[in-house]
Amino acid sequence: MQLEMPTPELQSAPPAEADQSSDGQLSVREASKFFPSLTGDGEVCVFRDVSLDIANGEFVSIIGHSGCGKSTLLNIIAGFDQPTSGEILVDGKKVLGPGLDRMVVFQSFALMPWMSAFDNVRVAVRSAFPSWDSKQVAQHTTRYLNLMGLSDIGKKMPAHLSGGMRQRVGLARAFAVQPKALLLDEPFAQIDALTRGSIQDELVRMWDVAGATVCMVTHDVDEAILLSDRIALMTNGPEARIAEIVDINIPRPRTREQLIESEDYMRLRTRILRFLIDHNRRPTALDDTAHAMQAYPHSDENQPD
Ligand SMILES: Nc1ncnc2c1ncn2[C@@H]1O[C@H](COP(=O)(O)OP(=O)(O)OP(=O)(O)O)[C@@H](O)[C@H]1O
Repeated sequence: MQLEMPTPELQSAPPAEADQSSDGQLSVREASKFFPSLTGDGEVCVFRDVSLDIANGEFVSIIGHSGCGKSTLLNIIAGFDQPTSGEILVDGKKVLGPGLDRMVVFQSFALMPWMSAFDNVRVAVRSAFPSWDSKQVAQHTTRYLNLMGLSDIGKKMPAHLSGGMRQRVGLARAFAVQPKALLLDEPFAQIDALTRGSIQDELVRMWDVAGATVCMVTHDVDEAILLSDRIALMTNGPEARIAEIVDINIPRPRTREQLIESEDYMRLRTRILRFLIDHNRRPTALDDTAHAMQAYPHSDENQPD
């Protein structure tokens, strides 16, 4: 979904080419992940032979039931963890660890609480562009805070910001580094529904300017359809896999108002919800128990003993 009109901040922004990421082809090649089993005997395969290619500038979401390994996969793409087998490539180069070419935005915001909003972004910009002087760093930081509608709150500490504002700072920080790939782990899960809509709009506007490849994990089917070019559907773990990749061929810019009138939207929504219902099941020893019971409150009704 995109805004029909550019904001004043965008109109006064420097030329877009200054912001374009050079490349950003992301490839997950036959990745499998095993963890030690909770019972201590052997290992459990969370997902097996997952392959996913995301083109430069593409927005791909991953949807699947709780515990299928979405965050684990995102962490592996980020380089925080390693696959047990298989590999991750960015522009054909194997990922060996975290890097500023892949910025992660977490649902828990992950801001440094002792720094102002401005400094949270500035520190990241300074790391990404070490040859810039402090004036350039400050200008770039201000520009990205403005793009997220944060021109007035730079001096505030994270504790004094709402969840929505904190996540705006998180997104400004991630985009300001101009990563090749932006990895979003349920970025709107802790934000109320009304605020979520406006931050999604800002995310799309920023994505238009920055041109980064995006991989987002979400549980929200509507959000995924609104934002994505394609949606990867994961089966349940253990041994989860990507069962289908759904093309979202709804023209951009998209608005929520248009989507709810669109037959394509209803068809895609039904298809994805049908997949999730068909793959619902009772929690297994793989799941974090409390989280799983929340996600599958009626699992006894859905599965035979
Ligand atoms: N470091 C770890 N050691 C052992 N098991 C782990 C570890 N990290 C994750 N797991 C397990 O791997 C499985 C997948 O977890 P993951 O968080 O990736 O799932 P998810 O699909 O993102 O779930 P959710 O949607 O609830 O966030 C879970 O059963 C989890 O308990």
